Amino acid sequence: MLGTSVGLSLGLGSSLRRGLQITSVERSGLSSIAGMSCRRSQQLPSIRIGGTAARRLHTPSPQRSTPPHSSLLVRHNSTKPPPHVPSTPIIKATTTTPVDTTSTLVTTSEPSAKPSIISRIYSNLSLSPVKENHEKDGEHGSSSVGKLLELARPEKRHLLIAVGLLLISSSVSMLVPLTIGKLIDFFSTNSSTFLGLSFPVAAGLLAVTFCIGAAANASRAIIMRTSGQRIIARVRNQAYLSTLRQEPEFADRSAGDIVSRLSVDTNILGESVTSNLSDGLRALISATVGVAAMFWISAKLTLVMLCVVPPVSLGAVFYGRYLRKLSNLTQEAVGEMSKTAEEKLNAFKTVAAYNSQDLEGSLFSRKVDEVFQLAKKEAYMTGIFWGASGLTGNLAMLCLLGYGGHLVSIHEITVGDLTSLLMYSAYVGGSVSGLTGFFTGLMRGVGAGSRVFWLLDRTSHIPLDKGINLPHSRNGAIRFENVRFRYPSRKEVEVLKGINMRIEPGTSVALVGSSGSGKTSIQQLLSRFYDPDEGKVTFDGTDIREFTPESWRSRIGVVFQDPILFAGTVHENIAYGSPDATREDVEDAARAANCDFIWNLPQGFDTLIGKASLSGGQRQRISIARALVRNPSILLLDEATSALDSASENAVNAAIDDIIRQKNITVILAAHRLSSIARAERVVVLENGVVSEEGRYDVLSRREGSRFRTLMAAQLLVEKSSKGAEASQPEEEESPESTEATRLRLEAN
Ligand SMILES: Nc1ncnc2c1ncn2[C@@H]1O[C@H](COP(=O)(O)OP(=O)(O)OP(=O)(O)O)[C@@H](O)[C@H]1O
Repeated sequence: MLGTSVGLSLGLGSSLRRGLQITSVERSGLSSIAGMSCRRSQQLPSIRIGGTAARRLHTPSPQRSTPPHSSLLVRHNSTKPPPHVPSTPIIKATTTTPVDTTSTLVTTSEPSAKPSIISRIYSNLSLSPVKENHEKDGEHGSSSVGKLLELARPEKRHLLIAVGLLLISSSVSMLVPLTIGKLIDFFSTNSSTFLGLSFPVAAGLLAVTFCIGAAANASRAIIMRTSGQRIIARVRNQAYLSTLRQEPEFADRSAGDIVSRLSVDTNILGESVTSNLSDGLRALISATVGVAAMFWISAKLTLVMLCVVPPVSLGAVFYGRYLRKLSNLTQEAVGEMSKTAEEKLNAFKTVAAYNSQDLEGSLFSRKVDEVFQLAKKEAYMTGIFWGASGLTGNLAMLCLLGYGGHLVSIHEITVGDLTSLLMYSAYVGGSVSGLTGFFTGLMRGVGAGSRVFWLLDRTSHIPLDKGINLPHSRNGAIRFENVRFRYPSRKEVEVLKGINMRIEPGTSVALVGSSGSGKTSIQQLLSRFYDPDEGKVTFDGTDIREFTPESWRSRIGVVFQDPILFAGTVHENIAYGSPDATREDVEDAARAANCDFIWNLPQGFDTLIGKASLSGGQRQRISIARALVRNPSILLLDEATSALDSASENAVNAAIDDIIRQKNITVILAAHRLSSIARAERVVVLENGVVSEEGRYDVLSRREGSRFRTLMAAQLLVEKSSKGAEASQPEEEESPESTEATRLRLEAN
């Protein structure tokens, strides 16, 4: 399904066809992943639902007890009819959750019981972390060579065996020229012995030796290739993990480029440290043994041959350097190309609706052309280099034949010796070009490696495991103290210019303001997707930067304006980020979020859903259930009802009402709609990056000349006109037609 899930693997040649595919569903949901602190799970299929339900004790709230019928509504068979009381409040007080005795205040200076993923990455890869912030690739080529070789270290045992096998197969190969020379002399001189043995015995021994050589060669190739693939797999996994641990802004900015690094560059890197290394070693052994054998046969002729080696080697050095530069540029261009395609394929419907296929085709074609131009340069350089080195080799061979023929005519060497010499020189020539290939391959690997290592080594601006763990039992007020903030990608605009506010635990606040006033930005700071430039956000008196983002985010439920659902079942989507949630927990959360429609789905909670297989209202409520199932202390709702029709809006609002009424969760909602704003106990009006007004809804809306009144008057007009348009539309929610529409959508998905 192109429009909904695009696995990108763009680039050049077979390496790209073998490229890693990451679905756009996963990538586009990176903020969701960060919000759910779910990096370790990475993908839904790997999420395990199980564990003890006891950990999330849903003890009735002291403020409000669960209605007597609610326990009867817990359905283990999700295909049964829905409960009759959709808005039954079941969210339990966080204060009743027992203290997690394992959650103690642990500073990072103390040894952590659980090694961080990054430290495991490094120990696994035998790589030590390098300096932060290498924003430019290719600037640390020399350190990359070392790392490139270090990459092969975990495969040391396999590689040593492969080198042993390589020695055997190369020795056997190097026997061939000598044997052929001796054979020629044997037949031309009518000698009775061959290599000091009778001919049949010698031939038999040679045949066995060649068989051993062939077996060694085959085994070497297999070992090298599998080791290479293991290295590629390891690097890909670690680079992806490292990406998931970055701040969301990083992935938002460079998703296409990251995919290219994970697919193309890792492939080049793996090839470079295994196949390339093995070919290089073989070339080195062949060249050394070949030259030694040539000296043994005729030192004079060998010296003639060796005159060719220095110019070719010099050319190879320059060519290799140029190739590394070119390789970096090519990979960057491939990254740009992937980024362009990814963005447009993820917005496929927009492209189709605006008939922009031709425009997008030409934009992509421009990017493809940039890659092609670089590839063309590489092709020219490679052609010229190989042509020149081939010509040099052939001319050297001609000299060898001329001078060698002369030595045969004066009986200084035999015809067999000349044949052996010619063959050895061909071997040595091949080995020298093999060494050149090794060098250029290594340079290409260094180029690709620097891009992959950059990803591996990049330290997140908001490291997930830095800080103290926030115990689940701790609760308190949220305070913004003179918070100033600019987005890193747009430093010139100060979005928040000194926000001050206090939100008591268990209360609800509506953030109100015109579009672009900073409502979402405040929520992003609360989620720690960004940190303030000045001032601080505190929770229970502690700057939230002091908590590990993981433990802090585990206390927050986030509902985004455009909720992302992942490919998987309804249960998996609700339990996303809460791997210990039982079916009962999930059903309770679904009930609290007014998700009655789930019980009408073909397989209930086990129905497979995707990014677009449910209506906006249904997706939004699943998203609320996802936030609730983790039993949050703080619920962030970012315009949760802005894109919904009035029926869906009512259903979502009813769910929000229940949550607010229970006073267990601090609710912070960014809202435009009056119906949503009126639900909150307190309204905070944002204007020009500061809080201009705050107070209760009824007080602010009655106050003559208040900014809130002006804002709301404008909003009322918008809502009236949209209601007028909506009145002509049939209601979708929970009607039999709506259920049918959902069923059809699911089938189409
Ligand atoms: N990722 C970003 N990078 C750069 N600037 C951003 C980014 N996100 C938002 N902005 C800018 O920050 C300002 C505040 O945006 P924000 O999304 O917080 O406003 P909002 O009040 O939530 O708006 P709306 O009601 O339209 O959702 C806007 O000027 C916006 O252009």
